[in-house]
Amino acid sequence: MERKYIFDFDSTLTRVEALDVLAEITLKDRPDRPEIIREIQHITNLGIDGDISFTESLERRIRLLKAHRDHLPLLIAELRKKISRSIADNREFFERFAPQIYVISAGFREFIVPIVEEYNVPGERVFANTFEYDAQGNIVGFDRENVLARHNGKIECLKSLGLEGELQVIGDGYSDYVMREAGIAHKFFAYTENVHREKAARHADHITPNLDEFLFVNDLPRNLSYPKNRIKILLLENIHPAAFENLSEDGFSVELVAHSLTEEELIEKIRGVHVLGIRSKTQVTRGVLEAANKLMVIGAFCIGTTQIDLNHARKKGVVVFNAPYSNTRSVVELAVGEIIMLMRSIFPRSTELHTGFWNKTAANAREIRGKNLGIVGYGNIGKQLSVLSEAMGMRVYYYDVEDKLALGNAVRCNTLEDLLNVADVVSLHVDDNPHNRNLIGARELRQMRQGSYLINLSRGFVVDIPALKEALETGWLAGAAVDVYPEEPVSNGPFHTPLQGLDNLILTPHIGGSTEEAQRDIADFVPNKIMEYINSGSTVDAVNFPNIRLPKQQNAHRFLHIHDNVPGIMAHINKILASYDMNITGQYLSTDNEVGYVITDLDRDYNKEVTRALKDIEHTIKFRVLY
Ligand SMILES: NC(=O)C1=CN([C@@H]2O[C@H](COP(=O)(O)OP(=O)(O)OC[C@H]3O[C@@H](n4cnc5c(N)ncnc54)[C@H](O)[C@@H]3O)[C@@H](O)[C@H]2O)C=CC1
Ligand SMILES: O=C(O)CCC(=O)C(=O)O
Repeated sequence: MERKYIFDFDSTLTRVEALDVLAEITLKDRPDRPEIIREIQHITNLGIDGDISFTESLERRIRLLKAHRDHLPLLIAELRKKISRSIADNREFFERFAPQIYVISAGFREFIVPIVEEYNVPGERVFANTFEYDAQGNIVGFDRENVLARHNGKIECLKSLGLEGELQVIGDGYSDYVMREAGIAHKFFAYTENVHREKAARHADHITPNLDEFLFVNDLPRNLSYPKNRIKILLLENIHPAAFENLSEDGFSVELVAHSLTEEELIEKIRGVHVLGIRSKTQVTRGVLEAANKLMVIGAFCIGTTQIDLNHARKKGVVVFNAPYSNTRSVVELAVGEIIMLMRSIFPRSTELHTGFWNKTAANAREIRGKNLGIVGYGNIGKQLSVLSEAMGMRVYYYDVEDKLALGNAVRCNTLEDLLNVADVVSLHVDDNPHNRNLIGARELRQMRQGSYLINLSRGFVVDIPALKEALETGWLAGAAVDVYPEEPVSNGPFHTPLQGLDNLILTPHIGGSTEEAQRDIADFVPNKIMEYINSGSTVDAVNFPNIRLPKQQNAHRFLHIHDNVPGIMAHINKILASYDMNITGQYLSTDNEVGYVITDLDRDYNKEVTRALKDIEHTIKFRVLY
């Protein structure tokens, strides 16, 4: 016996309650509109949760609505724009299963039928109320004979249909659940994509955050092979809440942790996690990656990525993205501020005044104009700093291991020593490559001018801390600013560095990139990369993976295959696809020395065995059916 699917309309097929939208339209010019809409929503909820009789809820709302027949086309146009996202994405299900789909709603046929007909559900399988009008076309009531205008009317309605087979009800409210409770329907799926109603969820056989989940549990054809709500995302280190919003809005299950985790804690926590988001502190070691049985992607919500074992991640088929530009400007502005603060000895003056000592003096206070700034590492940050400091009158020198174009009047130095010899202020902006450990040690500090300043906003290990301490204590350096440390704590709290207490030394807790603007931008940038990878397979800008960008396909299936880059794999993949008679509509391959990544688009339904055969190919690292 065929299964039947009984859908609710408001807040299930659509993201909204239609009468609330009608109220927005009819009350457009009323000054008391917000209060009336609030009142209507309140009455709607009382009815949905079963706290007042449904008839009463309808009567009270229609009285407040003051709607006219002419408002209905406007309402239908609005509702068309407000179809639930996963419903719209799974149009194919409605097209193919139309004869088994019914809509039973306490809403009104006048607006439900035009909407669901577009999804192949004909008017005769829509059961809902109808409006009553006066001679001028004003909506003044509803057909009271209709069972759906009554409390628990859906039970009566479904009973009267005498449907055979397993009856599954999909809805967001109490009135949907009672069909199951009354024994008329076999299963109730609480649909929470638009609204999570406690009462409905409590009584559900299954809570379904979207239609993908419903189709997945019933093994029905669907837009996504694996529902997004089943994809677990773990965001550590106080990542901006907008990242949580972006990812949850796209349907993922996201957990936020305010601090970093130690390796042991992360090994414990990473099982079952599909996406990990970190900043600079969390070490994603080989051990963590080995424990990560589901991990597909890591988002570094920062620039640096050496905290991640990138190579091992690649070998495990785990794609890593970062945010290469989002906090660049923030670091540069802090560097500019620190150059000025150091050269004017502002921190010592401020500390003295805090302790009650007035010391108005020009000693050790200089303008930055005309002074030499030496930038080590002329990358994104180094170049921005070059432009801004030159605009403030500094003479810029830079040194980079790569051949970099000089911006403005900046002068390239051939060696680090040349730069250290000439600069009044040295600012470090090298990348987090481990080869940069102790790039600035005792010898390099000696190569700096006596009375010059050092700024380190790159990585803690780049500077030899005992050597820096000595250079400051002996007065060889006139001051320094340090934002990063060889060892940083996993969360806010006590911290010790040998540098504490030194004069004209600005210490900051790795906040170079910690501005509202930077964190907000990162919270958009990295989730977008993560979503593009999960939703379409795109690896553009991945830091450890062959890059492929390709558009999402309609009416196609997409297989992602990650494998060791050894000869013969592509031939093997295509032989298997041919043996299952599958038609390839597009295929995209990108490789590096070790890993190959191929995306294959196919234009027809596939035998599930093909996926097993592809997974079983020797040297397969990961295989995923996207849709
Ligand atoms: N304090 C903070 O909150 C932040 C710190 N950072 C740090 O700043 C670093 C730089 O960031 P970007 O400019 O975006 O990186 P980038 O990769 O654009 O530039 C780094 C430059 O350093 C050069 N370089 C590497 N080693 C060198 C060496 N030994 N000598 C001379 N040049 C060398 C590279 O060739 C490259 O041009 C990041 O890697 C990160 O470690 C970044 C953002 C925030
Ligand atoms: O703000 C952070 O968490 C890290 C900033 C940083 O060092 C980076 O972006 O590389």
